[in-house]
Amino acid sequence: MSEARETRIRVSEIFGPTIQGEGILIGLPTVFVRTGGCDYRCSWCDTLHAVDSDNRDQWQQMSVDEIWQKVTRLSGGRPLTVSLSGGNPAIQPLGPLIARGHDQGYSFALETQASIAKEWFAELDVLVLSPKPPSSGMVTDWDAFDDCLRQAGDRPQIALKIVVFDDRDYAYARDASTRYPRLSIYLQPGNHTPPPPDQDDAMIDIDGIMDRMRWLVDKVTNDGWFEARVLPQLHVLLWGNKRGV
Ligand SMILES: C[S@@+](CC[C@H](N)C(=O)[O-])C[C@H]1O[C@@H](n2cnc3c(N)ncnc32)[C@H](O)[C@@H]1O
Ligand SMILES: Nc1nc2[nH]cc(C(=O)O)c2c(=O)[nH]1
Ligand code: SF4
Ligand SMILES: [Mg+2]
Repeated sequence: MSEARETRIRVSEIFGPTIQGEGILIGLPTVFVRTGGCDYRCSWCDTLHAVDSDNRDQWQQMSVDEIWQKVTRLSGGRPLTVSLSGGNPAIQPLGPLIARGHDQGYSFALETQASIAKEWFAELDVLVLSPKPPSSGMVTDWDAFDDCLRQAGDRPQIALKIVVFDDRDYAYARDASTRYPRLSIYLQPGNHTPPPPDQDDAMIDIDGIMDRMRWLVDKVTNDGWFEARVLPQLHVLLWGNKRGV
């Protein structure tokens, strides 16, 4: 049996097309393939339904064919960008899925915290590395981050995206950017009212997020950090904590 036929990928949800709400591809029509399971437990994770194994019963082991059928149905067979997110999608064997999509003219972006590197990163079109700042409660393994860069090599466009809640997070983002001056950097104000895993209509404090956004803009401009881009989560502004958009 070919690699693609044997492969099973743990999927939490597939949805779209919507617009990419974050970072380097913001505004671009995108279909999302969200995998299930994560090696991190960020204190403020907004996607717990794809992280906590309590939600395992809602995840599905899917073949490349099954995933690809759904992606092509959602996109009407017209090539677009597929965003691979999670959870940590780097846990899953996504190489054969990327190969299938490339054959048909689709592009692939991956969102990961850069804790696990895979050789198929080299096949991506865009790699978004989102190491976690102190407020997350996680500790960054910079060796693992370097492995991700090594595995990616020259093909993918690579960007840093760092969530910022407070001054410590901001200092972390500045350090990361100093460490990797060649990576474009996107700062994203944290959503301090992320939804519980089973409640995507949970209340959201957009005013509070916008206060943090203005604070971040002031920080960047006052510091003369003119390479940083500050962007909100556009889908959160449009649809709050709603899932599948
Ligand atoms: C849900 S994660 C999934 C991919 C991968 N596990 C990661 O963290 O990069 C996708 C993006 O959402 C961001 N994110 C998660 N919770 C957030 C929150 N409460 N506010 C703002 N961004 C958040 C993450 O930092 C990451 O950049
Ligand atoms: N529209 C939209 N944009 C996104 N960018 C990153 C997302 C994610 O949860 O990984 C996401 C998402 O869930 N929806
Ligand atoms: S790494 Fe990403 S998916 Fe995993 S807990 Fe943190 S924000 Fe959530
Ligand atoms: Mg999200």
